[in-house]
Amino acid sequence: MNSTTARIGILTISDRASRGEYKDLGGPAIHQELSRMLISSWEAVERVVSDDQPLIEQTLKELADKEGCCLIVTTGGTGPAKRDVTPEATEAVSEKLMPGFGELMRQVSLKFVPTAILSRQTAGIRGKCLIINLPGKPSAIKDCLEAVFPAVPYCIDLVEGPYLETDETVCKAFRPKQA
Ligand SMILES: Nc1ncnc2c1ncn2[C@@H]1O[C@H](COP(=O)(O)OP(=O)(O)OP(=O)(O)O)[C@@H](O)[C@H]1O
Ligand SMILES: Nc1nc2c(c(=O)[nH]1)N[C@H]1C(S)=C(S)[C@@H](COP(=O)(O)O)O[C@H]1N2
Repeated sequence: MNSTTARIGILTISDRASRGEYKDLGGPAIHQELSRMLISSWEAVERVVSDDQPLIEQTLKELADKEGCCLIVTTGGTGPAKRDVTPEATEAVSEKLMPGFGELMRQVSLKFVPTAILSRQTAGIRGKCLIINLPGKPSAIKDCLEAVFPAVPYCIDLVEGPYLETDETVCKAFRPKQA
């Protein structure tokens, strides 16, 4: 265990939010969920960008490599529309893909909306950073993060990131006994 303050990237990917046509509700919703779940020290590194693949890739690299984020949570751009390219950008910058995250989030989201299958959300590892995609609907953020977060601290341990601790009454992180 170490006492480093974990840096967590919160990346909103939305043409309209990035142009100021509507207020970004996704980034603040992710911030709120992480604040509810995490009790160890962390700070947010927040960005809002348009649905532009080179820009998304550049921002993911900057958050992981320069800002030293151990986790990046994105919202938006996971659907089938022409400009939805967040999964492609995530895959392009990741050294390993973590398809279980998307599978679980879609399964859980199906309890709320039949269109959950339209999200191609995925996850991947870049260096010591886990990248997780969430859909753009701000209401999807709690549903999806709550579902996968029990596995996030151990995943970050395995890639040699900081030791994240959760409030067990909100989210019980699972670490195998020998870990
Ligand atoms: N960051 C956000 N803040 C507030 N509402 C959002 C945000 N992102 C998406 N939404 C809402 O969820 C809906 C579906 O999100 P989606 O990512 O498909 O948007 P979109 O149609 O691709 O447009 P845009 O990229 O301009 O947000 C949007 O139409 C909007 O109402
Ligand atoms: N939990 C949850 N998942 C969801 C949704 C939602 O409202 N709640 N919306 C779906 C819809 S309508 C779409 S088109 C896809 C992709 O959304 P995105 O392009 O905004 O990422 O996410 C799906 N997953």
